[in-house]
Amino acid sequence: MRRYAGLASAEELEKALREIGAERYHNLHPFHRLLHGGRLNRGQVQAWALNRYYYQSRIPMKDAALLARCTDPGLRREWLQRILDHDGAPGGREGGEGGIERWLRLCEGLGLDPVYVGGETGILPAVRFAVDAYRHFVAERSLLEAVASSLTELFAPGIHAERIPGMLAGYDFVSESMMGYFRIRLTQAPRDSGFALDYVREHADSPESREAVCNALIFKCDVLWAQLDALHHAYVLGGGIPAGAFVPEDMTGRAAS
Ligand SMILES: O=C(O)c1cc(C(=O)O)c2c(n1)C(=O)C(=O)c1cc(C(=O)O)[nH]c1-2
Repeated sequence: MRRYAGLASAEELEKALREIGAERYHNLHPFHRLLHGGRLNRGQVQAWALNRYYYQSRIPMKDAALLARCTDPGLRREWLQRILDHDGAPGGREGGEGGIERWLRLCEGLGLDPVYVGGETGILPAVRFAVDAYRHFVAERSLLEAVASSLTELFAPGIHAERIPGMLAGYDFVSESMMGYFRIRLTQAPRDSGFALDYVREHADSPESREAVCNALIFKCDVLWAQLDALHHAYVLGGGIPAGAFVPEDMTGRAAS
């Protein structure tokens, strides 16, 4: 059944998008329930931060892919801010530091070597494939679908607001300064998702294009969910750690055989 075929207005589209988030966003994933509930060990939290680095590192690349195909200077100007948020502004503008540096600070605080994290060698294969699929989607689909695929950010402030107190209360190896990345996203994400939501409400002007917007959001929820499936399988359920992927100190001997 094509559940989102026949959406008749921007209001119906927005309602459908919020329904998709309520059913499919990765706050519902069992790995996140464990992470935010303080029920992982340090090695498992390290594995999450390390793998999530790959997502962080590819976000500005997918945003650059979107910018590169954009003919509207207004949309380019708005979207450029996303790249500065992650890479840091040139010449120390707006504080200079970007999200990628902040993420590496989180990794370092967890006891990981930032050079190892940035080298990307320890990433799970399925995380790599899921994140790369996002970048290709943005580069290849319509501009409307590319913008729509960022709409998971509508639901990100909720997860960050849960993660900050959850991790601070649940882990004695997590400190306030390591949560800097998420605190800043609490204001950046609503700005970005507000713009993207207005954009799709205005530009998806037929039932077919509204359905394409919904499918782009479903695809993106799958990208996020698949990353956590891979982490859960390798580091929680004992499914085996693929050769070459990060092995936490307390899990040596658990590599896939
Ligand atoms: O921690 C999270 O759960 C989470 C989720 C998402 C998301 O929903 O895609 C993003 C972020 N964080 C994030 O920090 C971020 O910068 C970001 C950019 C984007 C995007 O698709 O352009 N999503 C997200």
